[in-house]
Amino acid sequence: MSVRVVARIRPLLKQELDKDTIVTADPPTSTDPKAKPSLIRIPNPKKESESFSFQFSSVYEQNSTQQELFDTEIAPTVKHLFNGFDLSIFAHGCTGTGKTHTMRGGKSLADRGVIPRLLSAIYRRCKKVEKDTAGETQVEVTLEYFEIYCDRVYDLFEPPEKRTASGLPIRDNNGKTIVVGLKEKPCATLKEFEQIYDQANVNRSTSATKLNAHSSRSHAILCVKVTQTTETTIQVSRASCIDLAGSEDNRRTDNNKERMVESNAINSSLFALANCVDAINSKKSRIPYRESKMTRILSLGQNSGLTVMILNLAPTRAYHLDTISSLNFASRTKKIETCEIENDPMLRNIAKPLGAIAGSNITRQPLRPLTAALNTNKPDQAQKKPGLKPVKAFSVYSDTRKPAQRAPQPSQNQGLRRDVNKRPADTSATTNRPSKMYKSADTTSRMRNAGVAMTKESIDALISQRIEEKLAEKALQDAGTAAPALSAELQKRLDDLEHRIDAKDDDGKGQGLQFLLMAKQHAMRGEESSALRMYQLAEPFFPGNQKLRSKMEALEERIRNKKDLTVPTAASGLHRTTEKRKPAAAAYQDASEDEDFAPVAESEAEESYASDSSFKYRKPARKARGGRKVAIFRDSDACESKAKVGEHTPRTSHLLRIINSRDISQIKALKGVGSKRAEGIVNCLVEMEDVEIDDLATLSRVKGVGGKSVETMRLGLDVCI
Ligand SMILES: Nc1ncnc2c1ncn2[C@@H]1O[C@H](COP(=O)(O)OP(=O)(O)OP(=O)(O)O)[C@@H](O)[C@H]1O
Repeated sequence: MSVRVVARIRPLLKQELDKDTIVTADPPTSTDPKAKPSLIRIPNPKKESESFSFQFSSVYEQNSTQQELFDTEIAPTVKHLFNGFDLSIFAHGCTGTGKTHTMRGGKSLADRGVIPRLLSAIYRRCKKVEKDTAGETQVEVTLEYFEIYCDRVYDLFEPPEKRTASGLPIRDNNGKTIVVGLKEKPCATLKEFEQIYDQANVNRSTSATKLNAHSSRSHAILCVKVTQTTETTIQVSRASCIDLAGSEDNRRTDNNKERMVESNAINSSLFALANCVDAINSKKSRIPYRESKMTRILSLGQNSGLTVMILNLAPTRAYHLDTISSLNFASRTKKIETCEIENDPMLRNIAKPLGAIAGSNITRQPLRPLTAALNTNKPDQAQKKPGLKPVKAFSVYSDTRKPAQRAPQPSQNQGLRRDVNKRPADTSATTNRPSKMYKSADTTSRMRNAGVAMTKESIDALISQRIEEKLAEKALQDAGTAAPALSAELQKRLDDLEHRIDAKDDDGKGQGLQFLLMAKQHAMRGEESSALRMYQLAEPFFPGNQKLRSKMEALEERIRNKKDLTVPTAASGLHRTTEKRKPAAAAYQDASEDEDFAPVAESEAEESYASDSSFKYRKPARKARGGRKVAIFRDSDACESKAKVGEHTPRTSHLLRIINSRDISQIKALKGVGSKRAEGIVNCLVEMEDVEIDDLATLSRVKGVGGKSVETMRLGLDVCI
């Protein structure tokens, strides 16, 4: 089975005319009075006498009520949420079609949308669970609410004044995307929810457009975390409610410049979403969800649980082409297959007999059958063969608390949520895995991965690493609450480093840089102890890095000095090494780096914030292929002596200049280099970061380039250059 897609046609608005209605639902074929239509018809815009039809799980017509939609589509999922399954509910459609009305709704009881009704159902069920278990199971509900506006993530629980220009960072954590720094609000009653939710919605970006007086300019994502705690277990599941911004045909909107910028961001993120859906449907190995923050956060291709998409449609001709495009998108989405995995309960006792986990008494948990069957599907067996990824759908991940990398999850469990551990309920794998007797959320997943081979030491190491990560995270969060504004220059540098981290996340090497980023953020806020802690966490990633060491020493000394209260804050000599090498940077290093947020001159940029780029990962040096000699080059002698670009022949210099430009269009124009190869070369150069290719020998060792091709490239260049 696939994602459940239902369509909802909104009623005509005051200014719309009856005769303009072109979207209709065919009556249901079943004689059951409760049966819903499932076929939508819309005329072919090119030939009115023809019509297109689109089949969905259900179609809600103009007169359908909020209650009807909720009772039929969402209410049945609530029990699955309490059984440990995650739930994602999307509203999709072009602007002004009723997404916000469907998700949020109006103030009156009858008008309440999916979200307040869902929360109401959740609280009712909480009471029932607590009553049925005679208080043995306690249920806690917490909320996270954020928006993605112009490709930036903002916490809706924070007032707009507290936003930073670049928004909250997002991180890839072992294949899933998390938002760092989100507030998680406990919310015990429906009344409390209404207050919090209404307040947060004031913070959402909305504006009047020609097509909608209250148009949402952002994608809003509400995550409801339900935690059920018994004396021995904790089970966490999440409901994610997503009110996407609507696509806009800017020929009709008359948007001003500001609205156009928003509109472009909305349209391009929705385009990215459509591309992801296409890629999933055509079973491509690469799903382009990195094309926008929205698709990254929705983590296409990583879902497990139940997914319901509500396609909102306007009935009138004014939306004709937009409606057809929405219908096409929804039809493709409904083909996405999801696998249904419930979140395992976690057992509460964690610390005691760790040895038992690693010991010989590890037993496999009995497999439990899948229970929910509303709209999800297990991938077929072929998809579980090694090398073939299961087809997956949507999910939302947002987490303030677990940015750290985890060991990879096996097979289906890849990309599972951060705070719960899921297991492939129907897997037939026979490997032992630790009993769930003693575990916490993360340590357990690592232990599982390590299987029986883990020793007590390695488990202890994992736990202490996890504690450190937690401390790091906590420190980051604490810092975030009282963060003073950063200068644009510094913010830009932070962003740059974030991008570098993102780029490195893919190969799992971004963690060290993440710690450096956090350290810098702390340092810039004057939180020296936290900064030091972050540097200490970063240190193992940059073994023997002198610069890092001296930064840490300087910080240690500052902290000591502050404690002693004997030495003035701008203690001289803290950065003696730096002073010697780069006197211009000294003032910033000493007095400003951690205390002030003054912009730093261009020449100093490297030394201050961006100086972290000097910390290079120790990659194994690329080996020359088979010790190949480069005698083939005319200026090989110069190569051997590492001559700089300017010291080569003009032809060689020109070639090296082109290569070092990292410009694909220039590189692919070289003789013997096609687009693919050029891309490969540039990728390799990007991996090498700032390293310049300054001789032909080095160039010949670049991936995808050999001695012969270097010569071909070189000779292919115009000699009169
Ligand atoms: N089912 C419905 N019943 C009554 N009114 C509706 C319904 N659906 C939408 N509307 C009305 O249509 C208008 C547009 O709806 P809404 O703001 O929810 O659209 P939207 O899809 O969220 O738009 P955008 O993407 O621009 O935010 C609102 O005035 C809303 O009250």
